[in-house]
Amino acid sequence: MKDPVRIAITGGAGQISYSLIFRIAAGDMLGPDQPVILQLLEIPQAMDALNGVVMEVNDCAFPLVKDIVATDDPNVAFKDADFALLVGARPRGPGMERKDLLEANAAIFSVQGKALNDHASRDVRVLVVGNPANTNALIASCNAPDLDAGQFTAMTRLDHNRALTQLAQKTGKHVTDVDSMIIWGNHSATQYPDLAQCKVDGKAAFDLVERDWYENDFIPTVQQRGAAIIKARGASSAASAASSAIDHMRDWALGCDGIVSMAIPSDGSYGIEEGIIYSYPVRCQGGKYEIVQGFELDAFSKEKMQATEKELREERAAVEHLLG
Ligand SMILES: NC(=O)c1ccc[n+]([C@@H]2O[C@H](COP(=O)([O-])OP(=O)(O)OC[C@H]3O[C@@H](n4cnc5c(N)ncnc54)[C@H](O)[C@@H]3O)[C@@H](O)[C@H]2O)c1
Ligand SMILES: O=C(O)C[C@H](O)C(=O)O
Repeated sequence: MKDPVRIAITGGAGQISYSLIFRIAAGDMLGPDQPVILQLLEIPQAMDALNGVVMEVNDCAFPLVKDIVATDDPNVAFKDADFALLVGARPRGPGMERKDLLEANAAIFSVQGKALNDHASRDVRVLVVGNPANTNALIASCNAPDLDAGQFTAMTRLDHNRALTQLAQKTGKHVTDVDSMIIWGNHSATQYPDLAQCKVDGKAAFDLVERDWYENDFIPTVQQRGAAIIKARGASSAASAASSAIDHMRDWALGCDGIVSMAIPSDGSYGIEEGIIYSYPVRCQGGKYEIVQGFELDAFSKEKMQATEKELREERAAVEHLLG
C-alpha cells in the first residue's frame, strides 16, 4: 500500500461534498490503491452537520480512509494537504448570475489562499469549485505568494462533460466517441463551448451537426445548464459537480488520454491576458497539465473567447482589493 495523501475539502457539510467525500473515500479520485486522510473544513455553525457526515463516512468502513479531520480552522484543514478542493461557498439561487456571488464569497478565498500558503504541502494541487470559481481561484492564488500560480485551478470540467453529452446525444453516439471538446474562458454564461476541433467517432463534429444547432442550441444549452438545473431541482447541481471535480483532480494527478478543459492561469496563450484564470484545452500527463497549442481560431471563436475574457477582467477588477 502507498503512503496516505491528505485531501482537504471545504464546505464539507454542503450538498456537493455529500457526494464528493464519499466518492473520494471510495477511491474514485486517486485510485483503489491510494489511502487518504480527509481534512474537512466547515464554518462553526455547520460543525454539527459536518460531524454527522464524518459519522457516515466512518459507518461506510472505507478501506482507503486512514483518518478524518473535521475542523472550522482553515490552518488545520490545509495542514500538509496534497490536494485541496475548495467547495465551501454560497451557491446562487434562481435569477442570479454566478458573479453575483462575488461579494459574498470572495473573502473566503483570500483567507483560504493564505492558509494554503502557510500550511499546505509545497506541491499542493488546488481546485476551486465555489462560485464564481475562476475569480475565486485567482483570489486564492494571489494570497498564496509562496506557491506557484499554476497550482491553482478552477472547475470547467462540469461544462466540458455537459458539452460531451449534448453532442453525443445530438449525433446518436456515446460520450466516449467524442474527442477534443473545448470549453474556453469563464465558468459562467459567457463561457465558449467550442466544437471546432471536436470529432465524433473520428468525424468532424461540424460535418455532423447544423451550424444553427451549434450556435443557437448547443452553445446556450451548455452556458445555461447550471441555471436549468437550479430551476428543475430548486438547488444547484451537486452530484454532477462532485463527479466533475473528481474527473479534474484524477486527470491532473494521474494523467489522461486526449484533451480536457481546465481553468488555469493564462500564460498569454491564444492572446488571452496573462494571469487571469481562463479555461483552456489541456493535456494531463506525469502529474502536470499543459495547454494544447496551435489551434486555428476563426472570427466567431475569437469574438466568443474575447467576450468571456472581458468578463474575467471585470471580475478581477471588482476584487482588486483582495488580490494581495
Ligand atoms: N464550478 C462548478 O462547476 C460548480 C458546480 C456546482 C456548484 N458550484 C458552486 O459550489 C459551491 C458549493 O455548492 P453547494 O451546492 O455544495 O453549496 P451548499 O450551500 O450546499 O454547501 C456549501 C457549504 O460551504 C460551507 N461554507 C461556507 N463558507 C465556508 C467557509 N468559509 N469555509 C468552509 N466552508 C464554508 C457552508 O456552511 C455549506 O455547508 C457554490 O458556490 C456553488 O455555486 C460550482
Ligand atoms: O450554476 C450554478 O450556479 C452552479 C454551478 O456553477 C453549475 O454550473 O451547475
